[in-house]
Amino acid sequence: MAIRKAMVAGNWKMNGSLELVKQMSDAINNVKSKKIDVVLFPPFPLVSALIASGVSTGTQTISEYKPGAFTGEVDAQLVKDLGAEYVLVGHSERRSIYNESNSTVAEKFSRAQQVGLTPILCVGESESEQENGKTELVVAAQIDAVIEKLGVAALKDSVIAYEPVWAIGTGKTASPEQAQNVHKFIRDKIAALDSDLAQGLTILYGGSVNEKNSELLFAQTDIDGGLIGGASLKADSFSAICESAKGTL
Ligand SMILES: O=C[C@H](O)COP(=O)(O)O
Repeated sequence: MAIRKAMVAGNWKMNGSLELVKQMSDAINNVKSKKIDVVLFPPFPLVSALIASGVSTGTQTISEYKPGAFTGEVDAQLVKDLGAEYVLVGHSERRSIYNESNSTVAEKFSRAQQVGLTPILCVGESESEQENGKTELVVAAQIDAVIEKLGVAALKDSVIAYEPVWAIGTGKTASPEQAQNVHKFIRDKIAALDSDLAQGLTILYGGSVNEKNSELLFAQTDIDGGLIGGASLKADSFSAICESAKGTL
């Protein structure tokens, strides 16, 4: 029997519209099943509309701070009060474009849990780090920043998303074996500290997932679903990816 439920998450990044909320909520309400959790991460202004349409929703980031004079930032408690359930922390675009360090990401992870949001901790290596054999080193440091701040138990109410930066938006998906190896590394690393927690931890793969490659990726032992970018903007593709997750866990 499966010990982890599959999850398919769609990150719209800085895309989307009220029309897309309508299309995607219709599509998701059709594929909904007890076998998978389907969650969308729209831009902030679309969060309420998506929640009202019955779709499980998260935000793409939150502030690490409590409410105050932080122009342009969004408080986690407000996100929670609106009815969102999840938040992405440490997406590679936040790390590279907005200079979010491992320690800032750990602060955001902590703030999310303080208000009852489930953080999805995004980790992954760049192309040059991968070429230089540093994948495990980089991913371990990204996870350790959270463990050092909050203890391993904090990972219990979270999800990890492994997204090799070289595979994001490039069409260059990691092979199922490549992705499985890193997912296994992550699970084994956490299992060394808490075996039960590691076995129950949902670990998603992200990076050019589409309806053609999702089934093989999701069939890997330690891949529990996907964090989908581009293909989460197309109702047909995203529905097909959700369907492919149903049979794999
Ligand atoms: O958050 C999603 C990832 O960045 C993957 O994006 P992608 O599916 O467009 O490669």
